[in-house]
Amino acid sequence: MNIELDEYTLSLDRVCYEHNGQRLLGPISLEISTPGKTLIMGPNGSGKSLLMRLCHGLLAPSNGVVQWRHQGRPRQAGPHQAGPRQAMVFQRSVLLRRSALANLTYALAIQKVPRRYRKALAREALERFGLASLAQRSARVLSGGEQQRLALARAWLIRPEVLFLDEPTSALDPAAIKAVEDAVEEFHRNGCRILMSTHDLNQARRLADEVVFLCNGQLIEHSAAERFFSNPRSTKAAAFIKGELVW
Ligand SMILES: Nc1ncnc2c1ncn2[C@@H]1O[C@H](COP(=O)(O)OP(=O)(O)OP(=O)(O)O)[C@@H](O)[C@H]1O
Repeated sequence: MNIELDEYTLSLDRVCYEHNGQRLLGPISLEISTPGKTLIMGPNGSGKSLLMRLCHGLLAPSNGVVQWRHQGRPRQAGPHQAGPRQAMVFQRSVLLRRSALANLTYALAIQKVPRRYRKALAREALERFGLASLAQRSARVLSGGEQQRLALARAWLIRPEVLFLDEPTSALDPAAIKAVEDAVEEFHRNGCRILMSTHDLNQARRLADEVVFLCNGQLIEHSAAERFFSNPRSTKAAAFIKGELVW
């Protein structure tokens, strides 16, 4: 991981997303250049998931441009295009109806990793995320927290330079949340950029280097975390931080 990541900037230029003629997001212009952890925050329905999917290339903007720039030169965004290697973990991850180990060896096969290396790499990833004893268990019967760790182990195999996480802990208990947050830190320590959405203020305080705050599909604030939590620029962000109802 970590190949000149400081020189990559994720750039959104007047990006909008519409569905059936209704604008759900934007226009948003935003540059994310920090090698740290960017937390995307906002109330339910504010557009966090849409923004993440647009940034990862799973959705195409209705208007505007999403691109990675490397040393000032544009590259297309998206998981299968030029630019940093990317992976995404969702609120509820889609796992195959086979063992935890087989979910990982399958992911390696898709990446065309030679068969003889797959099991060792998969076992190493299971070990790293505390799942070694569950290698043969069907992924579909794992607990919610174990499933998320398996999704993170699968993402790890891609050696992503950027990891998107869309509310990865929203259905988890505190111990499972801690395990996911530790895993996020592990990715980051290994040089992986983090873009993660959450509506959990405490989680954002624990993890964020910077915050992107959305409301009603609009970008309200993009600030260093310390500044966002101590001295937000907008009244909506200030209310959100106080735990008031914001929409
Ligand atoms: N595929 C879609 N078709 C129609 N509307 C959509 C679609 N995806 C999202 N929306 C709408 O766009 C708005 C933003 O949704 P989004 O899922 O991005 O919000 P969010 O901030 O991630 O919310 P939450 O915190 O509840 O997950 C919502 O009003 C949602 O209903």
